[in-house]
Formats: sequence, C-alpha cells, structure tokens
Amino acid sequence: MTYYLKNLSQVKSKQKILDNINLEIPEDSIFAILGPSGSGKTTLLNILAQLDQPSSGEFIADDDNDPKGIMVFQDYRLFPHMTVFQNVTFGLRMNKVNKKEIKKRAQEILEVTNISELSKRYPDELSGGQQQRVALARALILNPKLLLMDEPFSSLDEGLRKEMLNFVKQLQQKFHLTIIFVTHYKTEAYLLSNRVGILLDGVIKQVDSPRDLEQSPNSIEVAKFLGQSNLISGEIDNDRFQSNVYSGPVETEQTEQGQLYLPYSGLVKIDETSYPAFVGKVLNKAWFGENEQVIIEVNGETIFLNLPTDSVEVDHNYPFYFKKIPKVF
Ligand SMILES: Nc1ncnc2c1ncn2[C@@H]1O[C@H](COP(=O)(O)OP(=O)(O)OP(=O)(O)O)[C@@H](O)[C@H]1O
Repeated sequence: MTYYLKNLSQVKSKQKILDNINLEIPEDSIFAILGPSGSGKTTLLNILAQLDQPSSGEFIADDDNDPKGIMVFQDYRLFPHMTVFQNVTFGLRMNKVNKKEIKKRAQEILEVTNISELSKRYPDELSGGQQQRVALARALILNPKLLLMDEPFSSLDEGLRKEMLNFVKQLQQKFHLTIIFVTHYKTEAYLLSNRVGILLDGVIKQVDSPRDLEQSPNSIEVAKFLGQSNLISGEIDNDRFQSNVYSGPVETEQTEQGQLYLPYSGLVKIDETSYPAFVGKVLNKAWFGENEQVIIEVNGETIFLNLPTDSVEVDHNYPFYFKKIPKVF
C-alpha cells in the first residue's frame, strides 16, 4: 500500500498554511518531515489524522478507502486521573473490546514498550521518557497502520531522545508500521529516516536522503534552513565563479551574482580530488569524536569545516578540495 497526499492545501483565517502538498509515502517505512516552528507541520498531521479537513486536495491510500493515522502528540496528552494501564487501554475500552482481549493486548504492548512494571502508576509519577512510552503504547494498542508523530521527543534530553528514536525504529520494524514523523530537529529526522521532506512556509521544498539534502540542497532557502554551511558571495561569468575564497567552475543557474554553497561536512576535503578548492590556514579546531570542527582563513574570509580528527594542524596552510563541482545559488 502507498499513501498519497495530493494537492493538499489548508487555509485558515484567510491565510494559506499549507500550499499544494504532494507526497507519496510507501507502507512499512518512516518518512520524516523537517521544518521550522510555524511551517505547518501540525496542521498537516491533523489532516492526516482526520482531526481536520483540508481546504482542498486529498489524502488517500491505494488499498484503504479511508486512511487515518493515529497521532502521538508532543505533549503526550495522557489522562492525569487514569493509571498507565487505564491510559493505554482507553481506546480499546471505548471500542467495547472484551476484557480478556484488552488484558492480553495490554500485556503485550506494555511489555514491548517496557512499561509493564509501571502499569499501576499515574502520569505524574512518571518521567518524561516514561510518559512518552505510555503515549506510544496507547497508540500501538490500536494496531495502527499509519502512526503520526508530532515532535514526540522534543522535551526529552539528548541521550533519552536518541534512545527513543532507536526504539521507534525497532517498533517500526516489529509492527511494519508506516510512520510520518514531524520534527524541527535535523538530527532526529536524519537518524530516523532515509527520506526526509523539507517543509518551509507550508511548502514541501525538497524530498531527499539526508546525504543528498546536505550535499545538494535544491534552493538557498533549504540550504539556509539546514544550516551548517558557509555561503560565499561572488560574481558569475560563463559558469565560472569569482570570489575571495574560490574561483573556478561551479554548477549554477545564476548569471551574474550568486552564493557558493559550502556545507561544513561532506563537500570540502583535505584529500586530493580533481576539483581544487582553495588554500587555507587553520586558525582553530574543536574535537567532537571522529570529526573536528575546523576554522580556516582563506584570503581574509573565515570558513567552517568538519574534517576527520587530526587531519590538519593549527597554524598550518593546506590545499582543500571539493568532492564534486560545488553549487552556486
Ligand atoms: N486555526 C488557525 N487559524 C489561523 N492560523 C493558524 C491556525 N492554525 C495554525 N495557524 C498558523 O499556521 C502556521 C502553521 O502552524 P502549525 O502549528 O501547523 O506549525 P508547526 O510547524 O507545527 O509549528 P510548531 O513546530 O511551532 O508546532 C502558523 O503560522 C500558525 O500560526
């Protein structure tokens, strides 16, 4: 089965919040939607969960007349006066499923989500991570085909967030779920999914793998939103770029002026390739694991790069290379 978002638009208070969204999401996969605050992520998920109607367009599936996602909310939305067991089984009780079946399903789901021993506690007796597991269990017990996750881990600290992301990946594989996960954290989107859609001002600007997004953003808006890149202004003459940092061939649609896109990671290397970039002096570097953030000076301009640890030394000059012909927006 494949889910299709076709020409989806949403207008509220005469303001266009979503503008002609078209997406194809195969079942048994995780699709991440990455966008800043206010870009329309929640508005989109509300439509996919049938909590709201779009102004135009449709959400359909080729094997399901009435596709509807189950939401897991950012703020958990647990019922404070109910125990974990009562929260998790709420949907089944509302659907009048018999008690024996409820108990059996609850046992399985509580175990899978590692909260069996918490079943008698109330939400205010749980940590944020535990509450999020309860919210997940409450959704999973309904056997959803499509799970919609709205920034579910944004209030967790970094370590726990990574743990929960891994957990979601495991759940996806175990239950063959289709998950649409919205977030404004790039690392969350990249860790979870190999297919990420960038939502800016209600428009899906690009859908690609994390690597392709980083190495080949299709617009300066996407490049700026992804951050972690140097943008160098210069002149263009016959597909050749002229600037203080780099002068040479580029890939561009601009004709007079543009900005050279140099992401911190991935495009500029110290290893020799066919595309010489520039010579720079290392001013400073900061270690973070296998990579270092290196600050270099090129003809008076400062450039940030992530390079393999110990590949350069402070106060030395090095020739740098591009992996491929760089892009100018
Ligand atoms: N009912 C409404 N009437 C008018 N404007 C609305 C309405 N609902 C949302 N908006 C506006 O639509 C835009 C998108 O809102 P939405 O909540 O979908 O964004 P978001 O990407 O989920 O943001 P966040 O990450 O902060 O939750 C915002 O500018 C918001 O103010």
